[in-house]
Amino acid sequence: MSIPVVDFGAYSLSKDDVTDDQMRNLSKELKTAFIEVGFVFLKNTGITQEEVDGVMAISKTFFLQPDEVKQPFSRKSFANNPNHGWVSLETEKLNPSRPGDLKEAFNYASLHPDIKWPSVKGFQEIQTSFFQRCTELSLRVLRVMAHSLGLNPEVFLSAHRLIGTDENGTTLRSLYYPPVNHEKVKEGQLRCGEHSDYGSITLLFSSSEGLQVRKRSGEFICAPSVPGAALINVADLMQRWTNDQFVSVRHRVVLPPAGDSRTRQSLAFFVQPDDEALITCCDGSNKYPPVTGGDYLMERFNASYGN
Ligand SMILES: O=C(O)CCC(=O)C(=O)O
Ligand SMILES: [Fe+2]
Repeated sequence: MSIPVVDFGAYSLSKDDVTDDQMRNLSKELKTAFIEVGFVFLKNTGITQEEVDGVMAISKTFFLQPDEVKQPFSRKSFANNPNHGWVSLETEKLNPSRPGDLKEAFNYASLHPDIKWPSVKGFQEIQTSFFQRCTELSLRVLRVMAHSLGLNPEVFLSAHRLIGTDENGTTLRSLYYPPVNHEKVKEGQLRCGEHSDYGSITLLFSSSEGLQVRKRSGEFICAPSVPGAALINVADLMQRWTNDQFVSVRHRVVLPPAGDSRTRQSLAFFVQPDDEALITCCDGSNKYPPVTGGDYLMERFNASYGN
């Protein structure tokens, strides 16, 4: 098994629309990828490597500041959106049975006027514009996914109308993995523990290798780094929504080899249904009880942060 690479050029953000034929072809390729692997690389999405580099550069400027400077922007310090803000090193355990992840993150989850922004020049503007680009791409991918299952596109799209507001948990997360000091690493500690994502789909852009994806056999395979491509994966609520047709697969970020002091960066765009959207199996079955996007997300956050 390897992660398929699909050319999304026909429905790139630079195109207004897609023809029926092109939609059929894309649907076929995405369907196979999401049923068999849960992950797919999309080339020619319209989001360029230069855009990705720009967001990574501004994020790195923020991360390289002393912790005291980042502290006022911490996650949980904003009343209107508890997920927005900075997450310090070893705070989060995506696999709760391992020590804290060796990463820092900045969650961009709200544009509420009460949010205080880091003073790094251009930070808010660059993050906002990338958030919007990822939103557009996500809606196109969701449209293709619905088509591939023979569903009306509204089944997914009508549950993602409020992305970018405080009634929807969609988050752009910049991740920074600092150099690893192997003498100080705790037993079992990783850059990011095994987990599956929570929402509908995730778009991922990364600067280098390190991501591993679980095969059905349980073995993890290394995801290559494909410059200019977006890696898309199915998340848990989408698996539930599709009655287990699309698979949400566990993945992790491993430590670099001893002596390799390189940092790593990635940008994850976690697409969530609207808080009030009620998710029921799209084939009409009752394998999973209906759940709202907001309740499901809250349950999962509580598990990851140990409360
Ligand atoms: O940094 C990466 O490549 C993956 C991060 C990830 O899987 C996550 O934050 O959910
Ligand atoms: Fe993930």
